Amino acid sequence: QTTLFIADLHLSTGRPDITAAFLRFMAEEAPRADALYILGDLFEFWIGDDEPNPLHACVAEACRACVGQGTPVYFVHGNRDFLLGRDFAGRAGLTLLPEHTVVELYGKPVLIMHGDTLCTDDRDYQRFRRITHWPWLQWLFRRLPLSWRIKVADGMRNKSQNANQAKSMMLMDVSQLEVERQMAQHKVELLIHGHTHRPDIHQLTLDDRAARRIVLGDWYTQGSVLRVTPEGERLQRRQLG
Ligand SMILES: O=C(CCCCNC(=O)Nc1ccc(S(=O)(=O)N2CCN(c3cc(Cl)cc(C(F)(F)F)c3)CC2)cc1)NO
Ligand SMILES: [Mn+2]
Repeated sequence: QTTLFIADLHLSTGRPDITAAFLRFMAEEAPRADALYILGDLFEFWIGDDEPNPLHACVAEACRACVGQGTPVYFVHGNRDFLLGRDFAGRAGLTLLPEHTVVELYGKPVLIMHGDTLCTDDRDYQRFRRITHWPWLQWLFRRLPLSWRIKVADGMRNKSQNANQAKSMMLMDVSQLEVERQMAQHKVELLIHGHTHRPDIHQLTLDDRAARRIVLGDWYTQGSVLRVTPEGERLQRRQLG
């Protein structure tokens, strides 16, 4: 009885080694679990379900095969792939979840999310997020010619790369206050998220009760998989290849 969590693979055609590790994980490990949760930034970028990228078809097929074997695959959007839509989810057999979701794991309520909404100190990013989450803007952007979307995306990816290099590591980590606020609001003692690329299991005290925040790692140099069982949680590494 195991539920698996991964996030921040940032799959792109430029990193076939990460894609290979993901496909191996989807073929060998995921089908044996009760469920797989992908907590965002599965892709390095996403400009619409209509982008003819062979990587998308390959990932969709791997997810659909896993679902076909009886292991549901849930997806929470990240700050990169927030435009991933119902068309792709349908092709991949993914169940899309809201940005903050409480799931019951072996009798215990757990709050899951990508983690970018915890970075409240990063004002610039929160403004970027608010604007790009306006439904009418998403409606409009999706209808732009693909060539325009690619140009905008290249521009924004360069900008966010430069911006992030400038930002302090503190600014780009989660706000402890926001972590406690969201865990208290959802009445949970376990929070699982990604986004910061700082894998760890943090202990914290919430209303005099022991609570934990588990951060999934990115897959840039090695895979990161969280295994949740009725007995507990283990954050593990995986070789790429
Ligand atoms: O850790 C941190 C910081 C972490 C890094 C934050 N930065 C970050 O995520 N950047 C970023 C994310 C996605 C992409 S993209 O290429 O996939 N793509 C770009 C164009 N997108 C768009 C959508 C809409 Cl609706 C509307 C527009 C419009 F109108 F503005 F053009 C554009 C769709 C998505 C490019 C860059 N803080 O704590
Ligand atoms: Mn992220």
